[in-house]
Amino acid sequence: MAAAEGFDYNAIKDSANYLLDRTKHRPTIGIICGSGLGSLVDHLTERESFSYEDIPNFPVSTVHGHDGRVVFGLLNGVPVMCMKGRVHRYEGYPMWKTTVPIRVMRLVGVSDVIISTATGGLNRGYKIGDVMIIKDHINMPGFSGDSPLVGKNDERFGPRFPGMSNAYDKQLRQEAKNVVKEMGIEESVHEGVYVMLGGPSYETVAELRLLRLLGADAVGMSTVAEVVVARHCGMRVFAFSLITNKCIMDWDTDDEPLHTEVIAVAEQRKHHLQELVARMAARMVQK
Ligand SMILES: O=P(O)(O)O[C@@H]1C[C@H](O)[C@@H](CO)O1
Ligand code: HPA
Repeated sequence: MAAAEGFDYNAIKDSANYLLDRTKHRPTIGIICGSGLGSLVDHLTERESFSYEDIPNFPVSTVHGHDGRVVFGLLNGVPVMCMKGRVHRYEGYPMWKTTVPIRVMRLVGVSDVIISTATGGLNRGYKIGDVMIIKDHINMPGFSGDSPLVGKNDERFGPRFPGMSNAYDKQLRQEAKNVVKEMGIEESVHEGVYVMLGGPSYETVAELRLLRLLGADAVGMSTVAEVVVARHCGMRVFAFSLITNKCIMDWDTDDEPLHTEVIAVAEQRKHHLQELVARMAARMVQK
């Protein structure tokens, strides 16, 4: 599967078959664990785990906080397929390749995805440790043609020109707000717009000011391409981001965001996030 050719249906099918031949689970819910959020899989029962390196045609994660394992199991009794770690554009993968796991999920039988990610908070009302339910995105790499859907389209996955105006399922966002209320954490949960940049450098002050003017509430380096591909192949999407650091909006500071801080905040908030995911999975499986 050479990068220049983009994805190939049969190669994705081979990856899916490798997993289907080795797991007894048949999940309809897929979960992508963002930076530092992979410990969710420790809560799965009847766990079956596969290294990305062993799965044919699968991209391998190289970032700290992204282990690189597909883990099947039961989350409070609900069958799920988890990506413990994702791959990013900045690791050197073409955009289509960063989304191979979503297409593999589709051919495994997943119809709904839960996507989590770590982000910097642009919205002045957000605090470190808050959660943002993603209601929309700005696909900054897409503006310059760097979309995971560039290249030949395969109708077996979806149409040439998929709509994105309802990318983040309204009903699931409402369910998430109900769940957050039940959990008693409304004060630290918001709904907002995620903007994707390519990274891996964090943003300059001028860039962050621009992003805020554009209407973004949180900034990250992933998620959007996964959502585009998930919607292209007809999956329902629920996505949220953890605000792991504040964006630095003035020039008179020596502060810098740090990936170690991103991981540390994710670690502190993991129990709430895991509970949010488990409760959402239980509701999603009922349709
Ligand atoms: O994979 P996610 O989006 O959760 O990780 C974010 C973006 C970069 O990979 C990293 C920067 O600290 O965190
Ligand atoms: N910028 C971009 N990506 C990020 C950030 C950030 O501040 N924090 C976590 N991922």
